[in-house]
Order: sequence, then C-alpha cells, then structure tokens
Amino acid sequence: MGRMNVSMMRYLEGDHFRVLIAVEMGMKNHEVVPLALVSSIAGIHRGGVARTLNDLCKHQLVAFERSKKFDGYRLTIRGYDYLALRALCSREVVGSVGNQIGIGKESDVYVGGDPELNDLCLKFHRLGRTSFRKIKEKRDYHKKRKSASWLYLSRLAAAKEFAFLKALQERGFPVPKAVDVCRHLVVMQLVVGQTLCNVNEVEDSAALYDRLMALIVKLARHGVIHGDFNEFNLIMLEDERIVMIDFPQMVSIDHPNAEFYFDRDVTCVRTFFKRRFNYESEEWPKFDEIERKGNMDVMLEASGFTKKMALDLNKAYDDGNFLAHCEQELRNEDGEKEGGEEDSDSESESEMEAIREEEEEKDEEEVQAQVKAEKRQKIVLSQSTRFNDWLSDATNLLEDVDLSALKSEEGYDDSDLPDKLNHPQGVTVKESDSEEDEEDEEEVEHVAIEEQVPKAVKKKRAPGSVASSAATFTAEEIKRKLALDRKRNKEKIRLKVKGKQSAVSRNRKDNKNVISEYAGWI
Ligand SMILES: Nc1ncnc2c1ncn2[C@@H]1O[C@H](COP(=O)(O)OP(=O)(O)OP(=O)(O)O)[C@@H](O)[C@H]1O
Repeated sequence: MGRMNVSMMRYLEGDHFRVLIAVEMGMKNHEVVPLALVSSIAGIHRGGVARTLNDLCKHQLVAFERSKKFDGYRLTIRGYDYLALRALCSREVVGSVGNQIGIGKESDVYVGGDPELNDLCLKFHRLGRTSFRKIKEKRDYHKKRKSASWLYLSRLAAAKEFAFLKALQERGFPVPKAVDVCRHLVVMQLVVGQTLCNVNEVEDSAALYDRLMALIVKLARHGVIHGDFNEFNLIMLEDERIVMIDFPQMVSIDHPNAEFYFDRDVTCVRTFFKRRFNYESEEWPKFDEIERKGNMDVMLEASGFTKKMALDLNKAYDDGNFLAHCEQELRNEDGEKEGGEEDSDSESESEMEAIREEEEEKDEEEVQAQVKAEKRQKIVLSQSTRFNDWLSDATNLLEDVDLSALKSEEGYDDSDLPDKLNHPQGVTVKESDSEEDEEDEEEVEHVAIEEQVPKAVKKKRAPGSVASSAATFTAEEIKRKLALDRKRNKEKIRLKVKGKQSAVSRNRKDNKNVISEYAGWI
C-alpha cells in the first residue's frame, strides 16, 4: 500500500481547479467534455483552457479521449480525489495525506491529518471501481447514459456513510467520529486498533460474542440493519472494545429483505466465533423478537439522503447494477432533476465561485501592490529631481543675465556677428571647415558652459558684477586661443627616450642619414 501523490497540489493554481471543476460539471451529462464546453463553464477563453487542460493531462487529473462523434476530456479518479482534497483543505479540515491503510472493494483508506497535524482517516469511495472498467466494453448501452456513474455512485456512498456515521454517533454507537464529507471523500476519526479478522485470541470470547449480538439488536431497535456486520468491518481496540466501520448496505428495518440481512449479520458473527475462537452459543437474536424503539432510518431520509439515492446505491451494491440510476433517468426522459446531482452541482458551482472570488481578491491585491510600488518610485524620482531643479534654476538665472550691460561696459561691438553668437546660454563659434577645428570648438563650448553656470548663479546674488564676470567668448578670442595652444604644443620639448629603446632609435636615425647622404652612389 503506497502513498497518495499529492505533491502536485502545491503547484496547481486557481485556474487549474476552475477547469477541473468545469470538466466535473460537464461530465454530469457528457461522456467526454469538449473543449468548448469546458471553456464556457469555466469562463476562461479557449487558449487558456487548452493550456490548463494540457497541464492537467500531464498530471493525470483529466484524460483526453477520442470518441466517434467528438473528442473531449474526462475527469480521472485522481482528478476527483484532488478536487475533494482541495475543497476540504480550503475548509481547513484536511492538512495532509499520509500512507494508505486499507484497500476495500469499494474504497481506498488513507491516514491523514488536520492542519494541526492530528490524525484523521480519509476514506475515498470508489464504488464500481471494478465494474466500471467493463462499461467501456458495453459502449452501446453506455452511450445512452446521461451521467458518469462512478462519480455519482461514489458520491452517494460517501454521503450515505457520513450521514450514518453522524446518526450512529449521536445515538451512542461505537463508530469513528464523523468529521466532514466532500464528493466521494469521508473524513473521520482514525481508529487505532486491529480489524477483528486479524485477532486470534481474546480474553473472554463469550463476553465479546454477547457484545456483538447486543450491537446488532441495538441497531435494529433504532430501525436499521448493518447488512455487512462481519470481522472485516469491526475494529478491536487495545482494551478489547469494538468499533464498527463501513455501513454501505445499512438498510431500514422496514426493508422488504430486512430479515434476510439481519439473519446474515447474526450468522456471520456465529460462524466467525466458531471458526476463530472455537466458541458456539446456544443463543442468538431473532428478527421477530426485535422491538423497534427508534426511527433512525426515517430521520436519515429527512437528512438529505433520499429514497431515490438509497435505491440507486442499494441496486449497485445488491444487484451489482451500477447503471440502475441511469435506467431510471432514461425512463424520466422529460427529466426532473435528481436530488444528488443537484446537490453536487451547487457544491461545484459554489466552489467555482469561491475560486473566482479568490482570484479577484488576488488581482485586487496585485493592483494595490502595484500602486504602492509606483508611489515608492515617484518618491525616489522626486529625490533625484533635486538636481534637475537646480539646473533649471540656473538656466533661468542665465536667461536673466543682462548682456547689453556687459557689452557696453567692455566696449564690445558685435553688431556684425550673427544672432546666435549672442545667445546667453553658451558660446557658439563660426562654422569651420576642418574636422579638427570642429572638435576643438565643441570642447571649448563645453568648457564655456561649465564655467558659465556657477558664475551666472553668483551673478544673481551680486547683480552689480555682471559686466566684470561675463563668460561669453567671441569667435576672434577663441581663434586666438586656439592658435596660441597650437603654438605652445609645437614648442613643447619632446620627451627623450632613454635606455635600449633610445639606442635603437639612434641607430635608425644614423642609418637614415647615411642612406640619404649616399643616395645616387650605389
Ligand atoms: N476509521 C478508521 N480507522 C482506522 N482504519 C480504518 C478506518 N476506516 C477504515 N479503516 C481501514 O480500512 C480498511 C478498509 O475500510 P472499509 O472496510 O471501510 O472499506 P471498504 O471498501 O468498505 O471495504 P470492504 O467493502 O472490502 O469491506 C479497513 O479494513 C480498516 O483496516
């Protein structure tokens, strides 16, 4: 017995479950659900759904099937398990899934844990697990059915078990405590003990026999018969107390075959005790002697487990007819909705709604986070704009500089210069021919601006000094400056190369001179 692989659940997103629920809902009246239908139920565009379905196929939560009429997707058992687990997780009932502790004919039982890691028992109903494999062979018949029987019947079995567990517990019967149910999964208390079939010795077999018979009678007095009361469905605790599990065939005492079921339960216990403990009693309870004192069967019906559901389930268990409910549906072709289907639909729809709301909340949170980030960015930007402010202030001040005063004070007359040369912001020089000159001019312009800004700022503080600190250069001045620079560069004494390198270059020089001296002689 292995472990259920639920690790994938961590990586599945809201959309995955939305699509999974859509497939589940579609399977109510489709053998395989076409992409378009999944898309319209999930409310997600086809491209998105196709991608999500691809993921789900990869993890075997849905399977793609080709049929004669159309292709589509069907929910796998694993997908159904995931849906149930996810719903119970979000209800904070289940927090973990552990090892498998039991494989029944119609169920898989696992140890689980709640969010606080207290032990739980998780029972996944798989009604018709074996029988439905054969259904594919009987396609003609299967074609007419309206819903996926294994989904419907497994859910019914779980609903029934949960309802009975609760009712029995309330009436003081020794059963595991019912915790919750979702789809085909029943969550109950984990009983730590051994099934009676594994017990070889008991302290007092007679006392145990009496207690078991008393249990059968007590059930009957409350209006029900277990129907499968045997050593496989009884767990013995350390102190030899008995706990009943598994009541799939529990029927009302008013059932037409009630006596048969009652006698079968009694005989099972008698046979087991004779075989295992070599104990045979002269006394055993008789169906006619039962005095009905309670009406658990009636109350159960009122609790939502309808007669129709009980009938469908009993037909599946008793006659092995797992499609009995479909026959019924086909007969009522004009089609009233059945209770169980409605329940499950509303459950799935509400889950879908919850997922949608969750996603909307997430979106809202994302938007809020984005707004916050934008605000933060603005603050950072506003800090860096201090420099820009300073620059624009400086530029404004420059524009205020009174150039006419400067000209008159220094005796400039630039009336014959083009307008652009008078721009207060920088220095422009007349167009030059050579590239070299252009580079030089750019450099000069750059230097001029750098020098100009702080001077201009100072000027604002002392308006009277405008003329004396003017930073504009005329073209003539720049020309002169450049010529001076070039002259200085030429006059610069070249650095002497020393050492080996110097000797090499000296030799070369000498050779050159010799060659030029004897040119024409050789
Ligand atoms: N509450 C529980 N606590 C501990 N173990 C449990 C519990 N419920 C079931 N089990 C274990 O799981 C096994 C199968 O459970 P159960 O009998 O309910 O399944 P089933 O499919 O109805 O089996 P079958 O129909 O073959 O009797 C049991 O034999 C028991 O060992």
